[in-house]
Amino acid sequence: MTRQAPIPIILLTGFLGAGKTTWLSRALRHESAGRTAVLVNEFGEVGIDHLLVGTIAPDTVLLNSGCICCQIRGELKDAILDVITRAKRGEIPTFEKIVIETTGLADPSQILSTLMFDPVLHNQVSLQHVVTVADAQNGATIHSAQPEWVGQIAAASVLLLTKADLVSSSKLQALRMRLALVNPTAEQLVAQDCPGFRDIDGTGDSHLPTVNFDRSSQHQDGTGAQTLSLTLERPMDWVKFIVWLSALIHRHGAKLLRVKCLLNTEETGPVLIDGVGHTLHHPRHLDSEVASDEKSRLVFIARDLDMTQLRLSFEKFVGT
Ligand SMILES: Nc1nc2c(ncn2[C@@H]2O[C@H](COP(=O)(O)OP(=O)(O)OP(=O)(O)O)[C@@H](O)[C@H]2O)c(=O)[nH]1
Repeated sequence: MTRQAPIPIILLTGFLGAGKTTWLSRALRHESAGRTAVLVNEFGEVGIDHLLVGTIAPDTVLLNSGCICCQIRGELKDAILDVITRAKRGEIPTFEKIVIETTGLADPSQILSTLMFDPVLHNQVSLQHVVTVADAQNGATIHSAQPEWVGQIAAASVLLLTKADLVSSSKLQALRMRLALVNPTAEQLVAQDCPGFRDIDGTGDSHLPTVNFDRSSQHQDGTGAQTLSLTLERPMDWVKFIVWLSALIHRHGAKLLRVKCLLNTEETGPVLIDGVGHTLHHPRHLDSEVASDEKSRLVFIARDLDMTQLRLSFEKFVGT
């Protein structure tokens, strides 16, 4: 029997009322929607979003009240396995991807760790994108004051800016810059220009940093989130780096919101390291054409962590 390829998952997150359901409903109607299974997680006893989405995707599954990032992670796993099994049995139409819409208060890093490290799920699904919806009207003000916002922005491979129609271009630009400070690696797209999943897929290799980093820069966000970006001119020592990173995650994983590094190593060539919180994706070896120069680019996003100390420790252990 041939082994089936893992089903791609898109995790759709973003703060309360940012526009997740509105965009998802539109994307499901778009010609590029394909066959998509949708799992919706909402706070409160009465689910509403799944009804909105459910008119387009009739097999939408509403996860029980409670947040998938903390209370019902087991249920998320069961729901994913259940839709896969039902499709195999012919009880529901087959599908080619799964979208999980989180609550507006979810911590994506917890969900990612379930998706990636559960031994059963690991073989069945593969995370394709974390799409975080950022509200242009409230993002830089009300939402960014909430601790959940930073974790959601930091986890994104794609940032989808909603409500651009409600703000001036200067306000939109201010949000873009704010988002780039918190997560310089995510691609930013304006939701109204991105009607479907194809626009998300079309973000090229989402795993690659999309900005040019300064040689070394540190940014402090108003929420306490800080970003450290480093560029190293020469190939790095892979073993030293991995030992250092493992120690960092072990010691400070709870404060580390995001790690994204495109490393050029002497031993292995270009390698991508991508992590959210304690969850580190498997290192991915890249075609050397993807990273044609010898530079390594590293981005760390953290909260309540002394980034100067982090840089010093990196320099001391791994090298400058
Ligand atoms: N003008 C405008 N309104 C939008 C846009 N996106 C969403 N909205 C409105 O914002 C409100 C909240 O949108 P939802 O899609 O329900 O937001 P959500 O993130 O799913 O909300 P929760 O599930 O409660 O966290 C709705 O009234 C939408 O019509 C947009 O791009 N422009």
